[in-house]
Amino acid sequence: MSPSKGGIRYAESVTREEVEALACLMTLKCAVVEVPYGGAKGGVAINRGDYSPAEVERITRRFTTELHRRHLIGPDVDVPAPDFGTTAGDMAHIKDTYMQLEGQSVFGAACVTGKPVGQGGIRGREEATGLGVYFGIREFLSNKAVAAGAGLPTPWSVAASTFAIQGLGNVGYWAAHFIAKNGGRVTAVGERDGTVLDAAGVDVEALKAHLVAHKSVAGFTNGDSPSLVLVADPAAVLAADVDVLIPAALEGAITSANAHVVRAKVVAEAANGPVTAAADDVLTARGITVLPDLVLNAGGVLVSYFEVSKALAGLRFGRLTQRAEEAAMENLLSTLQNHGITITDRDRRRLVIGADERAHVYSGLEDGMCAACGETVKVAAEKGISLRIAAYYTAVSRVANALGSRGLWP
Ligand SMILES: NC(=O)C1=CN([C@@H]2O[C@H](COP(=O)(O)OP(=O)(O)OC[C@H]3O[C@@H](n4cnc5c(N)ncnc54)[C@H](O)[C@@H]3O)[C@@H](O)[C@H]2O)C=CC1
Ligand SMILES: O=C(O)CCC(=O)C(=O)O
Repeated sequence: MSPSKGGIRYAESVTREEVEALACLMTLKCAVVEVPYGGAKGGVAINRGDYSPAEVERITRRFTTELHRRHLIGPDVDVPAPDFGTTAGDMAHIKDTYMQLEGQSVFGAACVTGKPVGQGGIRGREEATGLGVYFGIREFLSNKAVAAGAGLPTPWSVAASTFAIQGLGNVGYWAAHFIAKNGGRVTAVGERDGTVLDAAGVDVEALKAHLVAHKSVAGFTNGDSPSLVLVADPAAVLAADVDVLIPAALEGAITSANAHVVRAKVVAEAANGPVTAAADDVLTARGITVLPDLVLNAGGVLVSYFEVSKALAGLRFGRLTQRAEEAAMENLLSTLQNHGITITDRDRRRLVIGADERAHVYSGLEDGMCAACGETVKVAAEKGISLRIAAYYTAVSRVANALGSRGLWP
């Protein structure tokens, strides 16, 4: 199925088999959130920390050139995006290289997503996967049967729950940011060189700033919190005593060898494939609910799809409608006022807001995540299967329907 979609990762451990498996997962992920793309993935086996920014740029541009020579990149072929170890800046270099090679095609910006906004990116893509993880956890656990099945209180609420996060990169940071913004307490964060534990709550913004500045959790004080504990073992986060554990680094974090240490009631797969099949069996046998990656981290590709649509239309979402929506609301409020209803300046400021690009993206993201979670829960209940199998069932059915109804010619 083409065009295809998926991220490019820079990780020393990346292998061809891993990329092939992740590409397959992307096909199904696109189907789950109704993104009309096939699946793809790319990888370069480097640890970017070993190279200067100029060297990483050269690697990125050479990699893009090789993709181009093999006809493996382009708006109607394959559209890469960021993944583990890659950034918006790398996507800008991919776009620029592609545009140089293609002779500045007007649709060139649609050759890659996750670009900086100034390079034709879309507002909201940077945080999309993490925000989608937040929406997904909220939607799954707001379902009474799912929450009760995990041994959580019903009704469940983010604000009354505790969270542990493995990996405070793009996905992990934004998931933590929106969880904290909505009142949830993040009490454990695991990074490359250690785990930060604080029952009173980890200040996610301060920890992120510390990691950016020092590339290490060492020396983090959490505002001199007396309950802070720093542990040198990055895997200690997996044993945190929380309601929801969010692995958001690499695949294979939870295996049959360590699944027994998990104390969370729910494992929310923000990363791709963080729970091995054998570990899934152990967690399920222990009554721990797994929210599957296929649905939970699909917000990234969904908003990437919005970014491609923006590039192909050559127009920012909301540009034609924002002011018109505000004028319509102004008219409505004035009419109400003429009929004797008092509208305060505060009401007016709150109500007269047309949807800008970010508002459009958040709306589409929330809608897509709610629909995918709802369908997954419905299929799981109807067929008496796990959420993961239900997500696969929906995705495989959609792909089969698309291929079957297309037929075969010549
Ligand atoms: N970026 C995206 O839009 C999407 C990413 N994903 C998946 O989410 C996962 C994370 O991706 P990103 O956040 O983009 O990568 P990233 O490179 O921005 O962040 C990864 C983070 O994990 C940390 N990390 C590495 N090894 C660790 C360990 N052993 N313990 C704890 N932390 C460790 C890194 O230091 C880094 O902060 C990957 O599995 C990726 O495939 C899935 C959907 C979309
Ligand atoms: O945004 C995209 O196109 C791809 C995101 C991705 O790599 C993933 O969902 O694993």
